[in-house]
Amino acid sequence: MKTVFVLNGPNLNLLGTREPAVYGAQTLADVDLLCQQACARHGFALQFRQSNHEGQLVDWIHEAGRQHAAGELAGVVLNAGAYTHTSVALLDAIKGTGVPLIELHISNVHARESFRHHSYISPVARAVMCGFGVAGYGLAIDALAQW
Ligand SMILES: O=C1C[C@@](O)(C(=O)O)C[C@@H](O)[C@@H]1O
Repeated sequence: MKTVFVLNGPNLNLLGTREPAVYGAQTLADVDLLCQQACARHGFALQFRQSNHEGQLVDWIHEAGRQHAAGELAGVVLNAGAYTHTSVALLDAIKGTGVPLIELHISNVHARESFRHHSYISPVARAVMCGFGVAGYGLAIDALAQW
């Protein structure tokens, strides 16, 4: 059974109360459940995690990379939050491990402030999705099942 890593970056622990007009009313626990259901549809195991710390996200990408090397990884779905727009370290981790990765954003970042339009992740992501709300997580896992 292959594993999907769903990694969530800073402030995503506040989903449900954080800017609900932008991110919706569902909590991170709701997103975890949605991902469990999507993984169950495809026979994937799930590692669903959140951290406010950039280095922790780097360590988790390395962990996913070791699973990838062992042929045990279906892919990574990464919502790096604000680190998307700042983190060379995440870019290097994704590039260095070669993990197949979908960059995900709940909101349509391109319809928001210009500083959200640039992503350090996009050039090393296999695919990018934004603006589907939390439903995007399920859609991303469905896409991994076709890779
Ligand atoms: O924290 C977030 C969440 C986000 O990644 C999204 O899911 O829409 C978009 C980012 O610009 C923002 O910093």
